[in-house]
Amino acid sequence: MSDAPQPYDPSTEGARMRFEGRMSYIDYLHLDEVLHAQAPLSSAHDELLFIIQHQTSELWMKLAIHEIVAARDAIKDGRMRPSFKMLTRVARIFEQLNGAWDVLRTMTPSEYTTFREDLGESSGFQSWQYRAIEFLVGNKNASMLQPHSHVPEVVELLQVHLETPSLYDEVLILLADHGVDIDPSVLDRDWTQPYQPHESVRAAWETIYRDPEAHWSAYELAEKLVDLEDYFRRWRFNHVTTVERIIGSKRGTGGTSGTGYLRRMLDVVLFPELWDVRTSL
Ligand code: HEM
Ligand SMILES: N[C@@H](CC(=O)c1ccccc1NC=O)C(=O)O
Repeated sequence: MSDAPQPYDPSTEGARMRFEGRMSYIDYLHLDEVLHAQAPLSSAHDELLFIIQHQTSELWMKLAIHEIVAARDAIKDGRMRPSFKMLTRVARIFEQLNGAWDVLRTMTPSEYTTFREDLGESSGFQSWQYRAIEFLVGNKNASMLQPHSHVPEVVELLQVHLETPSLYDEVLILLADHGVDIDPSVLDRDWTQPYQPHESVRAAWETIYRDPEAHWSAYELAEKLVDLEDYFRRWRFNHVTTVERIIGSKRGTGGTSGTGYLRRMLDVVLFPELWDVRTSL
């Protein structure tokens, strides 16, 4: 017998070591499905990175949708505090998605071109969860339903998000319910259209930012929204920079101009008056 210390046996402190007939970690998380869902089409070493990067992003997007919808419901019911918690989580999810670009950035153009052709015309442009997030935070665009016309359930789901007031719409309705003077045209509009900035909203935020003590909840909510948009903008910027680094100015597999299209999306402003108000403070 050697005198070397034996590896520690956690069963001595009660760790369960057998799972016949019991729910295990693998069962609860359905890991058999998750870990068998990677099916590279090429023999390229980097395709697994590409697939996992997108699949994990889609999982985080699923959680982001869950949180944004719940935050919007809470705001609709006047439950501000729970909404803060959820909006903070959404910003952290975007931070997580932003960090993930550092992994993908390790893929060079030479590596990507070894399997890019295998992607056909598929593209992140067809991510319905991404489109749902855009609609939830107010970047409405009915044309974006079209790439999903081959999946009626997805069109139906996106149509609901298109027609429902966005997170920002509900925030403005809540402010008005609390006696803040907001123009009625902002509070009852065609929700399928992108939000148009209104002077009454800028003035309302100015009142709030000039005296935070008097309007603490609205002030805190405003900062949560700015945070969310800040992280969302970083995601867009990381995307376009990574894309330029990997494919230069090639057209996208989704058919757009590529970086030209993505750069245009950098101009999207979700909560315009919250940015405008900074100038007048
Ligand atoms: C090699 C890495 C990547 C390249 C070269 C790339 C390239 C592109 C391009 C060129 C577009 C424009 C649409 C098109 O014509 O295809 C696009 C859109 C998009 N990509 Fe990526 N992408 C990459 C990684 C990712 C990752 C990791 C995600 C995360 C899910 C993602 C999500 C999206 C989304 C959601 C859009 C639609 C954006 C919008 O409509 O505003 N992409 N991508
Ligand atoms: N649009 C990319 C392809 C691409 O990135 C992609 C392809 C399939 C699944 C997800 C993708 N990611 C983001 O657009 C390209 O033009 O190379």
